[in-house]
Amino acid sequence: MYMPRRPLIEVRELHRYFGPTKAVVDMSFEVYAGEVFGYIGPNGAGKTTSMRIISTLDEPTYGDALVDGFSVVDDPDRVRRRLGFMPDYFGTYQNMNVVEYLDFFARAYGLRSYERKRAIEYAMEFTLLEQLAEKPINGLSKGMKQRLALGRTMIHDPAVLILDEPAAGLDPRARIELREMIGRLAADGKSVLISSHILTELAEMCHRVGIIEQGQLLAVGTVEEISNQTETRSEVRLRVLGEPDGMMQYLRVRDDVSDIAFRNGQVILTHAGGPAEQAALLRQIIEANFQVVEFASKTKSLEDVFMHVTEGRVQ
Ligand SMILES: Nc1ncnc2c1ncn2[C@@H]1O[C@H](COP(=O)(O)OP(=O)(O)OP(=O)(O)O)[C@@H](O)[C@H]1O
Repeated sequence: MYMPRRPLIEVRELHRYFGPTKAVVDMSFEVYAGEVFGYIGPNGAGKTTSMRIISTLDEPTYGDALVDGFSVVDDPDRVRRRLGFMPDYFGTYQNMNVVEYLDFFARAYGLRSYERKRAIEYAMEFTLLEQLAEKPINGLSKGMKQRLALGRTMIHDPAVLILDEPAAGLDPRARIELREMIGRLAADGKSVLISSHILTELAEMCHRVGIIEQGQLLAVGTVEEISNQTETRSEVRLRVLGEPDGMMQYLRVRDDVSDIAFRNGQVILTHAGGPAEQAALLRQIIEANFQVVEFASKTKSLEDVFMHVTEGRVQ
C-alpha cells in the first residue's frame, strides 16, 4: 500500500532580514517523518537564523514554517510542544547534576510525577548517561555535555528535533555515538534537522541535505542527487588486458575525456558526465574491442559537491 510521506517540517518562502543583511532569502523545503535532514553551509550562511525561526525563537520577515502542521508565526505554543531545539552552546549551570538538569527541563515542559520520572529515565538511558546521574554538570566532558543537551532536547518527546552543530568539537567516538542516537530518533518516526560545516559528518548521518549559502538554499536532495544535478567531473580508473597505448589513443580523441594518465597498471582519466554517460563510455570502450577488466569511478564526496555548488559564492 502506498503511504504518503508526512512532512513534519515545512519551510515556506522563509525570509529574515536584519537591516541590510539578508540572513535568509526565500527558503523552502520539507523534512519528513523518519528523516534526518542536514544543513551544510559556511559561517554566516543563515543556518542558525532559520533554525531559530523554525524553533519559534525568532520571527520571519516574510514567509512561514510549519511544524507538524502548525505555523511558527500563528501557533508558536503548539509548535514548542512538538519541537526540541538544541543550540550550538551549552550555557553554564552551577551546582546542578545530570538528573537535576533533566528534571528542571522536564518541569519546564509541564511533565508531572510519574510521567516526568519516566521521561528522565528514558532520556538518560537513550543518551547513555545512566551512570552519570549524580555527576555535577561542570565536571562533564564535551561529549557528555552534548549527550545531556540531546537528552534535554528530547525530554518532552517532540516529533521534531532541531540540532545546531551538535557534533562540533566531539571526538570520533562521541561522534559515532551521536550519529547512532540521531539514527534511532529518525527510526522512531521523528524529523531531525541538523546543521554542520563539517561535510563528511553530515553525509554519514543524513538522508538528504540542503546546501545553504548567503541565506539561500542552493541545492536540496540526497548527496547523489545533488552530484547528478551538478555538472562536475569524476575520476575514472580503467584496467585493460595487454598494452594500454591503443586504449589511451582511443580516449584522447574523445571530447568527454581529459587528463589521461597511466599509473600502477591503470589508465586514469577525468570524465565529464554523470552516471549514464559513464555507462555509455564503458559500453563504447568494450564495443571498440578493448578487453576491460576493471572500470571504477570515484563517487564525489559531499565536500566536492559542496565546493562545486557554492563555487564563487563564498563571501
Ligand atoms: N541578531 C542579528 N542581528 C544582525 N545580524 C544577524 C543577527 N543574527 C544573524 N545575523 C546575520 O545573519 C547572517 C546569518 O547568520 P547565521 O548565524 O544564521 O549563520 P550560520 O549559517 O548559522 O553561521 P555559523 O555557522 O557561523 O553559525 C550573518 O550575516 C549574521 O551576521
